[in-house]
Amino acid sequence: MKGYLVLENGHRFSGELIGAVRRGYGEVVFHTGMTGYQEILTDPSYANQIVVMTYPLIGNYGINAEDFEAKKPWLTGFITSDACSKPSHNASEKTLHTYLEEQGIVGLTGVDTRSLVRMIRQHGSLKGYIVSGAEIEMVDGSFTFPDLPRDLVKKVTTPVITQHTAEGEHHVVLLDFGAKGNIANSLAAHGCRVTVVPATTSLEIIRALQPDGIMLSNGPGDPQDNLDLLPTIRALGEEFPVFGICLGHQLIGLAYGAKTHKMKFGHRGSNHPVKDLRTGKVHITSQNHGYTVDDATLPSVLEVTHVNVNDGTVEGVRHRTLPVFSVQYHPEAAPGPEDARELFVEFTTQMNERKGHRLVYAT
Ligand SMILES: NC(=O)CC[C@H](N)C(=O)O
Repeated sequence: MKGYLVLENGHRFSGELIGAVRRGYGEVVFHTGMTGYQEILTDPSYANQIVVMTYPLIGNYGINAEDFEAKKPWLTGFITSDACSKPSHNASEKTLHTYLEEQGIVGLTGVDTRSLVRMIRQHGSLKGYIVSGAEIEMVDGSFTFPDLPRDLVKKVTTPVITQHTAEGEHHVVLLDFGAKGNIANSLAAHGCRVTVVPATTSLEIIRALQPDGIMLSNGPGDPQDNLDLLPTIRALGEEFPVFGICLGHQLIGLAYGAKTHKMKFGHRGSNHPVKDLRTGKVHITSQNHGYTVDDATLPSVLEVTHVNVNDGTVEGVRHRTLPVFSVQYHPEAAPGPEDARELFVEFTTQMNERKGHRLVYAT
């Protein structure tokens, strides 16, 4: 069935509808990864966004049982140049088309994604609809582009406290702002027992869980929608090692007094170079964010540890006196390179040091 992407700047892109037959509305963003579409589809940070894949062939290895980052997708549309309907991979269980249909997500394929992405890069991010040709005729081509819903973290967070891993040397409480599954998996792989808690869990309840460290996850939307969470984050930093990823990083920035701002079109891809200022090493990183911590507003208690090699934006900070650190990119990969996995070791080292200090105090 013929379909369209209708953008708020008046432009339209045509294609073929795939997946669920419904209207999709969201912020149109692009991802430059050649692979990883299953992880992208299920990363809750894409809530309310229509994702355009710049790599032309998507769906060629199908959908498998392993690569989900969350139980369901939160994005509102998926756009490709060529969606492959005959996947070939021994782990493939279904096609991209079937998965989108089952999950109620509309897709549009056969789109001139190169020209669409050039437009987004020029204008900055744009709101848009994916609609069928018939619907365009019905509304006579007139669309309004209302503001997108805010406060998305509260929608995607877990409603209950759950134990992800039962065994482990360090107990990590993971504040779920829309966490990708591979954050908890990576912690478990580094010897951590992980308890996942709702975003708004109180300091008292977190304390009662007796964590050795706190993980602040990735998540959707504008970081400034979560100002109510900042007092808890600040208080946690006084008592535990804290590691923040993506939205978690932005909230650490806000908690200590920095500001965040929306970027023109963000960073979404699997090959973003990030320089560690302490070692001079450059890591190729996985990224998905539209906001950034504003360098010029960083308080003196936070030191910049990582910068983006392409545009100089802040990619990591560290508290000067507390074991609190965070990165804007995704060391848990999924999808993308695993260059930055050592950050999980840094976190477990901090938890070890804290235990060491406790022993000293106890004797
Ligand atoms: N992956 C994330 O955590 C994204 C953070 C935030 N929603 C942004 O777009 O910048």
